[in-house]
Amino acid sequence: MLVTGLEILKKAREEGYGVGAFNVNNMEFLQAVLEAAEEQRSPVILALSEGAMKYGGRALTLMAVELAKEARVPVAVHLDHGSSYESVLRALRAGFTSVMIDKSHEDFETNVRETRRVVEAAHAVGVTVEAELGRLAGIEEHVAVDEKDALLTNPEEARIFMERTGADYLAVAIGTSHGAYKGKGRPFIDHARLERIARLVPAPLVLHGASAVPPELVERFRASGGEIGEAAGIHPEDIRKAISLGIAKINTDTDLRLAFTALIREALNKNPKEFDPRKYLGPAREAVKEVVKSRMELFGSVGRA
Ligand SMILES: O=C(COP(=O)(O)O)NO
Ligand SMILES: [Ca+2]
Ligand code: NA
Ligand SMILES: [Zn+2]
Repeated sequence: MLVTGLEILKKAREEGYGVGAFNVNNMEFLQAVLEAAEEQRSPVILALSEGAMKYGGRALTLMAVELAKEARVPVAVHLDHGSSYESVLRALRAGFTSVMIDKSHEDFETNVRETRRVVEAAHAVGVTVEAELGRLAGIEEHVAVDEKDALLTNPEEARIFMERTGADYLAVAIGTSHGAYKGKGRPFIDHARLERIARLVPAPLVLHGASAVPPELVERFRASGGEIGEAAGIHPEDIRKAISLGIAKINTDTDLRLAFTALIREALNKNPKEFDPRKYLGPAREAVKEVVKSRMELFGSVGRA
């Protein structure tokens, strides 16, 4: 069933598990994520970025909202990294039940003002809001505290930010970053900082840049002919610990992309004569579904629907 993001995330934070927000750009990703959620009896968040909405248009947004309504588990349809008030309005008009306004690159007062404006519009139509404070950046552990404070989320600021904006959940910067190159080896995650934020912010917390970029998947991508450098993702233990400290929404995009692309390359390499898209998009869809199912096991959302 189609529900708001807060409905899913409030329960997750209270009961100490995480829910995946999986970025989808096409039919196969949508089907993979929803089938995984139903098989795992897990709530799930379908995340569409502005780029996804541009790429997929009404075909994608209609599919996402209608399939969410028909799903046998709770599903929220979420605008990922909304960059403007107008973009949020387009998502609201498309029937989304969760929207992110990402003004974390602006100064504090601008972020508060713009987020507040989106909260008013979204709440007026029963949709819940994700905001962001802090700059996603891989941070070496030994980086000076004031430099970390300039980039990562400041706990006291977070409390004031949530009180002044009325946002429903908060994306925090604690050392993760988007994409396949999150740091050298095991990225440093500032759990102490997360603990302080969680004590001051009772709302569900969101972790961006949370893909694992697992070595076996990177290897498979390379072996199929893909080119990728020194890739590194977030260690499963750091995900589990972050969830135990208050992270309720975990954004995963890169892992799905790597799996989908590796399987397509493999299928095309294996049978150069093949030109039926279903023969290479189908196995790729299955691979994405398996990644999503294993992420749900790591997050603890299996059986929570
Ligand atoms: O934060 C993400 C995805 O992060 P990854 O690149 O780690 O999958 N989407 O908003
Ligand atoms: Ca941001
Ligand atoms: Na988001
Ligand atoms: Zn993100």
